[in-house]
Amino acid sequence: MAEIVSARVIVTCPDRNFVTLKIETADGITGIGDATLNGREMAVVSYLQDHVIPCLIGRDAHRIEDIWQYLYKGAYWRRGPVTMCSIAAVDMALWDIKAKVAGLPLYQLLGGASREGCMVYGHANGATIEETIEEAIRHVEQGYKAVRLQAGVPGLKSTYGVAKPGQRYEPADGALPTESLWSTEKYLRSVAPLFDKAREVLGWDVHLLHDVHHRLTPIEAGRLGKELEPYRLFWMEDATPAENQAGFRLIRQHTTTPLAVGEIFNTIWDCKQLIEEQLIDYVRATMVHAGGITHMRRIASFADLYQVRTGCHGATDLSPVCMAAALHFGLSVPNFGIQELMPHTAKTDEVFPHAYSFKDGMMHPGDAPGLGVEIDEALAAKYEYKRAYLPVARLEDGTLFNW
Ligand SMILES: O=C(O)[C@@H](O)[C@@H](O)[C@H](O)[C@H](O)CO
Ligand SMILES: [Mg+2]
Repeated sequence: MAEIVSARVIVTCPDRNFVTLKIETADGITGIGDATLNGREMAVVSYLQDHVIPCLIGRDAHRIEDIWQYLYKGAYWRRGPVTMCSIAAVDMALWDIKAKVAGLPLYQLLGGASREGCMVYGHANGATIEETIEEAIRHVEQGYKAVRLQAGVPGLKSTYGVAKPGQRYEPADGALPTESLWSTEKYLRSVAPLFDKAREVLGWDVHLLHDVHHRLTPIEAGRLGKELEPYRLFWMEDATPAENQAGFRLIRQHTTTPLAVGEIFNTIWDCKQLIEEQLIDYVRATMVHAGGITHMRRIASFADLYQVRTGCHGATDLSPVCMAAALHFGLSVPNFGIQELMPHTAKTDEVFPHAYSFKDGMMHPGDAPGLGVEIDEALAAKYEYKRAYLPVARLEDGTLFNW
């Protein structure tokens, strides 16, 4: 028995907000879990502090599955991003504790390494095609084997995935949501030229990816997928909002460009039909938003039956704790596809010292016991929470649209 004697939520904002749950056992072993829900952080803080933590005290930290079921079924109101983020944070922290008690890096408890490292993809973005490709060249020079390309759209002031001039890309900004204008027609005219130029300059030995970010209808996505087929993308992501999983049948009928979806999924139910009908090739759900390691193993095992691979979300709004958990998971699952890597800032890495590392386009979680990541609470306390929202998009006629 490893009795849970305390559980605390730590909110910090080194360049951006992160929410971390820290659980401690009677033997003084601590485990941490990421609980960051970009733009709705304080909802998860309250869910954990006011509803979950009172139920954890006195429980056996080793009973990970039982606690998962207790928090999932016991809530009555199942699923949803706030609930599943909270369960995820508890789950990651308990796996961290279990592996520390065993004196092993977590991946050894998940079946051991199935590969030498996790291939990652980086983000190359720019206001123009030329800038984007220059950024992609820099990534290839750093050893990346896979790069996501996102360029500005001629005629639009701003667009998803493209940083403001001279700034790092961080979508959550402002004390109220930034509003941006969107034009599908202008966007659709800009994508194929980007990848045509990219293949001409970068060649074929680098995987190229693109994130549509939920902004097309299924038939528009089918059209874009077909236009991009000559450029052999590794994947086209979030082609259309995925609440209607059957909508992907229409995309599949028109294109062989591989499809990835799922960074906003929070349980297997969000992707069960997509997987069993093989409507997608990669599932993007990840530890912090989809119930933690316990639930992600279920999703990966189910996906493996249908030759669907993992492609975990890894943006900077997922903390180094989530990245560490994703790498232990990615190193061990048989159907690993690729891991997204948006490097955190130096300030963030100082708050979350970690064992994971990047080399030759791959990442490894390291062999420190547990997740191999900690939170420097004294440093974290220096960075006060700062409310920030993800942007909102409107069509040029003012219609509220998908960002
Ligand atoms: O694929 C991605 O990384 C994006 O979709 C994310 O940057 C997403 O926009 C953010 O995580 C939202 O918080
Ligand atoms: Mg995405």
